Amino acid sequence: MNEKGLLIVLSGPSGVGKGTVRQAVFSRPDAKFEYSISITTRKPREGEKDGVDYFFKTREEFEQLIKDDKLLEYAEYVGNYYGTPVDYVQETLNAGKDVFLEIEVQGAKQVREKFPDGLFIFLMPPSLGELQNRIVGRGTESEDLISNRMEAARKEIELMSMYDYIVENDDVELAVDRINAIVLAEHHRSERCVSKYIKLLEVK
Ligand SMILES: Nc1nc2c(ncn2[C@@H]2O[C@H](COP(=O)(O)OP(=O)(O)O)[C@@H](O)[C@H]2O)c(=O)[nH]1
Ligand SMILES: Nc1ncnc2c1ncn2[C@@H]1O[C@H](COP(=O)(O)OP(=O)(O)O)[C@@H](O)[C@H]1O
Repeated sequence: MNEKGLLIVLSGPSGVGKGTVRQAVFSRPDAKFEYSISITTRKPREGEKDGVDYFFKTREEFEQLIKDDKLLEYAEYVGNYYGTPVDYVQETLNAGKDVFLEIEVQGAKQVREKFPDGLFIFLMPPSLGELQNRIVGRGTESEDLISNRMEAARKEIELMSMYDYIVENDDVELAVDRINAIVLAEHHRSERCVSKYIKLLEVK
């Protein structure tokens, strides 16, 4: 029988570097996870491709997916919907492959309820000052929005106690090393691994 894969959820406050770290995770030639491409109603940015970066949908299409129970989780973020396709996640886990989600904190909370055995990793900035620098540096927010963002970030950071691991994103490549080490350790801790080695004792 095929063992199920592990559901890995990377989340954290807005601007901490989730997207950057996720891209770095998948740039490693030895990346072993399947990335779940999210569905969104936001407009594609320059260079983004439908079905590669996101599945781009209208609000009507997205709301139909909610009604049809096609989303594992969804959230509204800065005026747009974002959600995870449930069929892809289930099928890939059932095929024994690990699935990697990079989602904001409200969505991660919903996944925790449905997949309590998932591996939940919270990305932390080295400091709130550095988080602010990254939000400002990204250049997508105006002055007064930045203080709103920082207020929202504090609330998002309060949710970190529901995660299994906290990873500091001081340096992108170091954060990727930490995530890979956590996933490896989780696999070695699992029943699947123990039962494999127990079999060695059965050989006389
Ligand atoms: N809940 C949820 N959040 C998502 C999903 N996909 C992406 N996000 C989050 O949505 C936020 C906005 O993403 P995006 O529009 O690509 O802009 P970014 O801020 O440059 O990463 C980020 O925090 C992502 O982690 C999803 O399927 N579900
Ligand atoms: N380890 C890091 N050190 C310095 N800057 C970083 C680091 N990780 C990400 N950044 C920068 O911080 C900003 C926010 O990153 P992004 O990946 O968009 O965050 P999120 O997806 O969490 O909102 C970007 O400008 C990115 O280049």
